[in-house]
Amino acid sequence: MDQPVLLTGAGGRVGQAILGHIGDAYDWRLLDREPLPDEKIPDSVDPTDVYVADITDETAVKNAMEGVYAVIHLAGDPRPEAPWNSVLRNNIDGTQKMYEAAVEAGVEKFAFASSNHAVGAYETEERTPDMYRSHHEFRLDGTELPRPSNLYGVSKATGETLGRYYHDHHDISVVNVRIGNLTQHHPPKEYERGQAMWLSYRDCAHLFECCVEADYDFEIVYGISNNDRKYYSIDRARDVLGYDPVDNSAEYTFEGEPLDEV
Ligand SMILES: NC(=O)C1=CN([C@@H]2O[C@H](COP(=O)(O)OP(=O)(O)OC[C@H]3O[C@@H](n4cnc5c(N)ncnc54)[C@H](O)[C@@H]3O)[C@@H](O)[C@H]2O)C=CC1
Ligand SMILES: O=C1O[C@H](COP(=O)(O)O)[C@@H](O)[C@H](O)[C@H]1O
Repeated sequence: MDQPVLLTGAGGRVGQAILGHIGDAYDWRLLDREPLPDEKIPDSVDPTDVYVADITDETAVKNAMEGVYAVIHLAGDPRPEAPWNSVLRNNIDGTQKMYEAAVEAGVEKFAFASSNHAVGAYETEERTPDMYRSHHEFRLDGTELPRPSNLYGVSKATGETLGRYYHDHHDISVVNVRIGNLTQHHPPKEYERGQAMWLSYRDCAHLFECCVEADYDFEIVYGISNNDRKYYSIDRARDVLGYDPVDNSAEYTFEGEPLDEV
């Protein structure tokens, strides 16, 4: 594809996981409110395609969106304990401004970084910790209603609903990726929940590449690796997006050592 892909929150963990693996795959346009040091920018990206801007700045977002084919929208406050004023501004208002600019610019696809915390309240006292274990059959598959864990989760569920609105009224293709727990090199250590929703860096990059390449209308998918322990189904991501993850937290000890090296 000739048109750029806009990546917001490019300097963060998810952004760097993506750029670290598929940094040469697209004509990237990168946006972050923090200046990006050189080591965070792939060599192929021209400095004029790097925008230091806040996603709540309508003019800046409009400029960055010009001629863009697809958006991977990661920028926001990622803290589960984030206060309302921050998620309202960064996650809800910022996402609405991103969508408004995207439809005005005629963007075709919009991938939104949603979260496990949009549905964290399904992890009830009765179900946990059993549901985090590989023998357990409980699965969320994206058809369930949101049940947020916290106000951050409320902001992510709201971002998903903004996508529903902009898809239905402006025909932009939307995929909400409920990301699990992204860690580099090994799954979260000594943390059953985290190991059940581990997303490795390379699977993360592959999943968002699928979001740029696949054809879809409106989707909610889970973003986890192919873990034996799981309470999220990745069937929808496989079927609609062609997601084919390679990592599995079962290939590591509970303490995070690769089993083939123990
Ligand atoms: N890391 C994880 O395991 C998970 C992440 N997510 C979501 O993925 C997205 C990225 O998360 P991380 O990379 O972990 O966070 P991060 O904090 O490492 O990166 C976020 C980036 O967005 C930028 N940013 C924040 N607010 C902004 C604004 N108003 N305007 C412009 N830039 C802004 C920050 O400067 C930062 O570089 C977030 O939306 C988060 O909610 C969801 C589930 C799990
Ligand atoms: O949405 C997010 O989820 C992950 C995992 O949540 P946790 O409660 O198990 O830590 C979190 O690490 C990340 O910061 C957040 O954005």
